[in-house]
Amino acid sequence: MMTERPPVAIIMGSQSDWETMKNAADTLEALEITYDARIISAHRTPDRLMNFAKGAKDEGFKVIIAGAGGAAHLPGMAASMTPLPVFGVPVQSRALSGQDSLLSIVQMPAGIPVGTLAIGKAGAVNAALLAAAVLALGDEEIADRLDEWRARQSAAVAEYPMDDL
Ligand SMILES: Nc1c(C(=O)O)ncn1[C@@H]1O[C@H](COP(=O)(O)O)[C@@H](O)[C@H]1O
Repeated sequence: MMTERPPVAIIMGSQSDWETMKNAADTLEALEITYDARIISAHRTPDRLMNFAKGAKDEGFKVIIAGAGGAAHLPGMAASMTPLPVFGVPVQSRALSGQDSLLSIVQMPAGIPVGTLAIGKAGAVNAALLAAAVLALGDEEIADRLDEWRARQSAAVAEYPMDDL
């Protein structure tokens, strides 16, 4: 029996990014969307990046989520070598609180887009939700699960504030 390839690749520049990027993984799991998570660095493992990005579409991936911190070249370099949509997550850096990560991911030259999310956990969660939204265009089951996820989120928000929690 052929097992289906995961549609989402989560790539990150370093093991140290996993704490942030795990939030994307957890969100995909909540939506029953499979993924592959890999450490790939444009700086430290350029050959690994080239092999991955050039082969990602043929491997069966549909969307790439790329997280990196500091001089975050990974999302843009990945996007330059694949036609797949790439969502970039700026990981919070120690020296500059992720401002460096954000600016180096968001300011792509016209022609090679990276959909850039917020710094840190919120960005990782939202990258997964955006990936799900892309997949949902061609998959009604994912679309239904995404609707349910949002309905659960709305239901979990109390309408009135409480004094003591
Ligand atoms: N920005 C990049 C890239 C890249 O863009 O290819 N490769 C590693 N890094 C980043 O360096 C930071 C520090 O990495 P270490 O914790 O390994 O020193 C990480 O946030 C990683 O994403």
